Amino acid sequence: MRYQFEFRPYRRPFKHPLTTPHGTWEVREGIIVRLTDDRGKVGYGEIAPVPWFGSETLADALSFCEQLGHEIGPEIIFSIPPRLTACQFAIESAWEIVSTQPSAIAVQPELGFEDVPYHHLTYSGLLPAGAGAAIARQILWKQGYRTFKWKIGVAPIEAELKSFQQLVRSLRDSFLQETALLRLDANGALTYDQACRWLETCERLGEIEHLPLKIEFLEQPLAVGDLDGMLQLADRFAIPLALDESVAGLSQLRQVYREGWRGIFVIKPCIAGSPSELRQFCQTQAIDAVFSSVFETQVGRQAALKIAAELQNPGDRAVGFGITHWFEDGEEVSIDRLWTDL
Ligand SMILES: O=C(O)CCC(=O)C1=CC=C[C@@H](O)[C@@H]1C(=O)O
Ligand SMILES: [Mg+2]
Repeated sequence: MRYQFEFRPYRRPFKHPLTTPHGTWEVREGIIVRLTDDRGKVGYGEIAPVPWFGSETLADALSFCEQLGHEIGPEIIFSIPPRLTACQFAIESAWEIVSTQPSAIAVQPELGFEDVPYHHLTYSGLLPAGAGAAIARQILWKQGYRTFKWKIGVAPIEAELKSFQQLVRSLRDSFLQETALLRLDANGALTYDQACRWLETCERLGEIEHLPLKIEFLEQPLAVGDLDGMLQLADRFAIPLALDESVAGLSQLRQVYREGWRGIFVIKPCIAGSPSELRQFCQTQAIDAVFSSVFETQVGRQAALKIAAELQNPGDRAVGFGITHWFEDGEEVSIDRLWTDL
């Protein structure tokens, strides 16, 4: 079977720039790809690189798309170089749609963010780094979020621990009837001692009466190269740890699993690589996985949530796809409209 291959780059500013230890991320750039078969059936995919997580760059992806030409077949789709993880995910996802779409001329279902057919998933909302977290948590709580992610390792630790105390006080004084789950994400920016300081602080929360807060996990406390340090932290503290940057691509995921990591794995499907290989790994190894966005558009989001819904582990952890940092132009358009507007 041969497919017409088309691709269109996009760039969309975030509503709220994302402050991380990697820097401030203001614009999401990516590529929407489209496969069309000889009966006119269509499948879209999204290349959403995050180079500082180890994926290819946008320029790499564009060069790859340009050299593919106007027609490709499965022999190309299933032999995309493993270093091009965002391209692998996007083009194979598009193939999954176009090759399995039931009707003759079918486009992807027009789904908005809230009505993706994976309503059983719960979502995590991203809090702004720093002191704004306590207020933002109240706003997101009203929107229905009960799981929150807060980036740390961005400001000096004393300032962040102070903001953390404000967040804890705000939760304590709210007399909430439900418990908030909080994920701390350091993006690898802490030293071993700073990670111990954060974990000791989190473990002391249990001593506060009636506190409706549970630290779900500390994400990527140390740099990617320090797996031994994170294995030591996992042995030493009860607060669960999650790896993100360390397991961003499928090859890293397999390697870190082989090296003994049995904590939480944050999986960003859009930059993990081949969706079929990702499914195969998660279904054979039964890992504790949290699925996470790379702030893609609804094209990549739908493909990623499809996998999250299939693989969501019994822990039913919220997926990191809260639409808190979405794009400037607010309302999402249909996928077909997104394509024609590019
Ligand atoms: O996982 C989530 O809750 C949202 C996505 C998210 O936090 C991230 C997406 C992409 C890059 C990073 O800045 C960040 C992360 O580190 O997980
Ligand atoms: Mg992370």
